[in-house]
Amino acid sequence: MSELAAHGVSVAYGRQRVLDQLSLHIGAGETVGLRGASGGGKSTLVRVLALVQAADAGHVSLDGVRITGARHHVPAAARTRIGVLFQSPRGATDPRLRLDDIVAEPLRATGYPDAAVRERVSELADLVGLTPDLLIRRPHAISDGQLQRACLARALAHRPGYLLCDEATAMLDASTQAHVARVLTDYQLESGAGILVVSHDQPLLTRWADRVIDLQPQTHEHRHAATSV
Ligand SMILES: Nc1ncnc2c1ncn2[C@@H]1O[C@H](COP(=O)(O)OP(=O)(O)OP(=O)(O)O)[C@@H](O)[C@H]1O
Repeated sequence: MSELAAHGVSVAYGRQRVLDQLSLHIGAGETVGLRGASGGGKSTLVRVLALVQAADAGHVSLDGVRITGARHHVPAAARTRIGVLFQSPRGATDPRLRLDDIVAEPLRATGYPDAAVRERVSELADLVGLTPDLLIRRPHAISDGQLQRACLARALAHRPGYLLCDEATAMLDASTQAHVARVLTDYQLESGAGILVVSHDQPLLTRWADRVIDLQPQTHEHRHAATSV
């Protein structure tokens, strides 16, 4: 079974229940849209699926294998199978690093030798349209769109099977937005990756997603409602 899935995931911040027994899956090759009111827990769900935040209950599975939850240690290989792209590239990058080092981070973290890192960073830079003169700059010396391209390159570094895009194009100008979307769809066609697209932009979801899940804000009276529309 090729899918990234959340099973009965619940998350609360103090007394605020944000996700309550939420389940969803992203199949290989599929594009799933996720929308919902502000504060409904979309980013929380992305962080749980990206294995950067633990759920209070429920678990995440990858290709049919449970990888989080009580007594489960997330396998390092699972992290390289999931790429994530956040809305704000400035919040997701270290301002002290050059762009080439930002793109190289996941490769170095898994022990790639220096020569292989250089080769892969150069391939990725070509893919996302970053020129060598941009690669040696630090985040303060480039635009948000250029920095988001670097984040996209970093997300693709390990050729992930699943990509989670949390409002990833919302802050970008139309041409960078179109370019990022094209790189993602080309990558999906070539690799068969599954993609989760979190967005408030209904036309974008209509264009891009195979199906859309509506995440309703949590209230104390209602169990989480996630409806496919
Ligand atoms: N680390 C945290 N600590 C405390 N509260 C948090 C934390 N992260 C999120 N929240 C709260 O949880 C709720 C859901 O936040 P989340 O960012 O997951 O929703 P969202 O649907 O992505 O919202 P938006 O569409 O505005 O980005 C919000 O009320 C937010 O303030």
